[in-house]
Amino acid sequence: MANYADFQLGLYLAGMAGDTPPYPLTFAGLEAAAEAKMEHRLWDYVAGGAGDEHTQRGNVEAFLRWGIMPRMLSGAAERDLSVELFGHLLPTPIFMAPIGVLGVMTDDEHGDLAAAAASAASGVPMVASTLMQDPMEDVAAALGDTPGFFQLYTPNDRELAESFVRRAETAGFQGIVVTLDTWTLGYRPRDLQHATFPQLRGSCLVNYTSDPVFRGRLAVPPEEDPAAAALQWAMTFGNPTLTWEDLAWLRDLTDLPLLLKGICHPDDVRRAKDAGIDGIYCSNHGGRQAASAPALELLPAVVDAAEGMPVLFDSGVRSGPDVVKALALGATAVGIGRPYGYGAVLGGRAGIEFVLSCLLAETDLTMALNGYRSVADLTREVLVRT
Ligand SMILES: Cc1cc2nc3c(=O)[nH]c(=O)nc-3n(C[C@H](O)[C@H](O)[C@H](O)COP(=O)(O)O)c2cc1C
Ligand SMILES: O=C(O)C(=O)c1ccccc1
Repeated sequence: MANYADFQLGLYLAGMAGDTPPYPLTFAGLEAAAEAKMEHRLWDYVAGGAGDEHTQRGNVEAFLRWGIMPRMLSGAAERDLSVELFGHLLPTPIFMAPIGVLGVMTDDEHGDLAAAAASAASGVPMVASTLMQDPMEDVAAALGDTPGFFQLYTPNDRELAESFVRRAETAGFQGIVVTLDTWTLGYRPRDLQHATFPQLRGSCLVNYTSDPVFRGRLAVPPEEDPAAAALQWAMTFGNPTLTWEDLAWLRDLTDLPLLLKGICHPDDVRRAKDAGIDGIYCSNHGGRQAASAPALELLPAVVDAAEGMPVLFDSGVRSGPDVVKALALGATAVGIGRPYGYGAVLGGRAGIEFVLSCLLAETDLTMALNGYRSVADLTREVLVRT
């Protein structure tokens, strides 16, 4: 039983002693501070998205169309924010979504390790991207007792995919999240404008360049010719021909819980279930991939089709009330993307921990003041259309 509202009290007490909060307290504030600090092209890459960016704005607006029904005198003085996921009792219902350039978003260019350390300290799980600046083995080792998940971008080279999954298992990750919505890059005008594609410039490819299968595909070691390694990465990164028929192969790769990221249609949920998948991750990639793909609107039908199978959700979560709303619509756990990324930009591990603490304090207080004691209390009846 945790009381994240103590975090708020700590901010008041520190403020009265003359210490103002170290980082902004709102998403708008985080965005502005991160933009001011970041190299312009990387900022556009992280903050931007597909097309006219209506999709990512729509993600945020979708939350505003719901309100939370307040209930009084319900004895919510103590809250329990814990959830169970694949046999792990997690202290909070949020997790860090994979961010494939996190590695280069911190001053020291070890953003992946910063997130892993924040995960170890907070108990908030991290879904570690295939695209990291530190090898997955080091990241997994830094997670401490907090369960971590490895996000797989399935390359068009089966042996390489198999090597990634074997390494993730050996490293100690507790599940594999296969991202399906990025088999090719979305239409991103900001990045097209500056020709920004960090991985093509060699960033965050360490899981590839440290992999024996990938190295075996290169004529010269990546240390001697990084540009050739980046080109080889570009040729192997995505697999446009992957279909439902390949799921049996993916399933056979591991006994770990296997989740599919980017599933938003109930029929796709049922197909995943038939293929022996353990969890669904409903997301539109933060509005970065398919333009006009909704996310939150599709969550209830995904949850219904999942029939009890865990459903993770991300895209547009910016505040504690957003976390509560996604849980009330049936998510088992709620993913945070850009907000913790901006925390990483502003303060590395400390910045991430601060952003997560703010989100959790606000989630906790939203439940408290509206009269809900546990995540189990958050059902669809809690929400009202506004
Ligand atoms: C800069 C950036 C890089 C991302 N890289 C990955 C990635 O490597 N793998 C992946 O599955 N999703 C990736 N995503 C998508 C996130 O996991 C998540 O779906 C999205 O950020 C959620 O939306 P939000 O940013 O509005 O919270 C990335 C998102 C951002 C902003
Ligand atoms: O930028 C992204 O959202 C992302 O996940 C990605 C990373 C590298 C190549 C393609 C997509």
